[in-house]
Amino acid sequence: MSDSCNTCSAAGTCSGESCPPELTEAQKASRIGKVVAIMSGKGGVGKSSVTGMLAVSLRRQGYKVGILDADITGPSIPKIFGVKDKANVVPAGVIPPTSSSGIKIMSLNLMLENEDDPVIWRGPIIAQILNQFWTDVVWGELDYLLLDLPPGTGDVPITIFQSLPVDGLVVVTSPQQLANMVVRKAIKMAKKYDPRFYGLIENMAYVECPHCQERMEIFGKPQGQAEAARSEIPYLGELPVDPALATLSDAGKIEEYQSPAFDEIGRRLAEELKKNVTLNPSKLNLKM
Ligand SMILES: Nc1ncnc2c1ncn2[C@@H]1O[C@H](COP(=O)(O)OP(=O)(O)OP(=O)(O)O)[C@@H](O)[C@H]1O
Repeated sequence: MSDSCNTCSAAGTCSGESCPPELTEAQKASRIGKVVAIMSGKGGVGKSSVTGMLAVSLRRQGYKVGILDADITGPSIPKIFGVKDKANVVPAGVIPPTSSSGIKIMSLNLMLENEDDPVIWRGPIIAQILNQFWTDVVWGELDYLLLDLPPGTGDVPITIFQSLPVDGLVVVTSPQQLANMVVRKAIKMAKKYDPRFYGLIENMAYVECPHCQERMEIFGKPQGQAEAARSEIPYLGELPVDPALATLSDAGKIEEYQSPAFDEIGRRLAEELKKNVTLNPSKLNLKM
């Protein structure tokens, strides 16, 4: 029995085993609507860029948004948002810095002395850090917290599916056959944890000629829509290879990127996020 059992209304009738863990100060100060993990099967398909753009799009639609950079060993979220302020540690927990449009960002890079210091930790330590990002970060009030997962089906995605209250997933893929084959593995792995899939996005689906606007499918025919149908996931849309996105991301100005294709994807995602508002009681510790 913990001390909190003395004041619990169920005291005397429960075994004490089913008690949810006591809330930390940071959790008491945080109210998060939905937690959305962004995953890909393969590295380099543009998952972090898409995570950043989804956050930007939801913010432009008026939602309060945060991003947790769960790609602990290869973090890129602070860089593409140009966030250089360190996370602030206060007695209640860690205060995440805010981007220029008001997106709260937490990444291990914001706690390292130098942003290019490598993280040379094994899986269990990384899992512990991720749990602390959940329990010790003062997120405040958010409609959506996006988790930028590392690629693949390794330790970190498994830890997150098992220990964080993820409401659903967005899958990012690209047209290469291999990427699709690998993303199918990731989808099958994620399905074991019975999440909701908010949608699939196909990045780098084509290049548009800047002179004649001809569409060139340089990585082969896009397969995202067919893959989404096969995996029974809502199809959110496709994005071109756009040098402006890469240039603005490198300059830390992803919030300045404008793309009608992305606006449409962001609008569809917001529609999917609004569906299915039933709360899972096991996740109530941080819910509105
Ligand atoms: N649609 C796009 N058009 C042009 N460049 C893009 C596009 N999407 C991503 N990129 C660029 O491709 C590179 C890889 O993107 P990103 O870091 O988002 O991939 P990732 O899948 O998150 O990689 P990782 O394997 O590290 O998780 C970056 O330089 C990014 O700016």
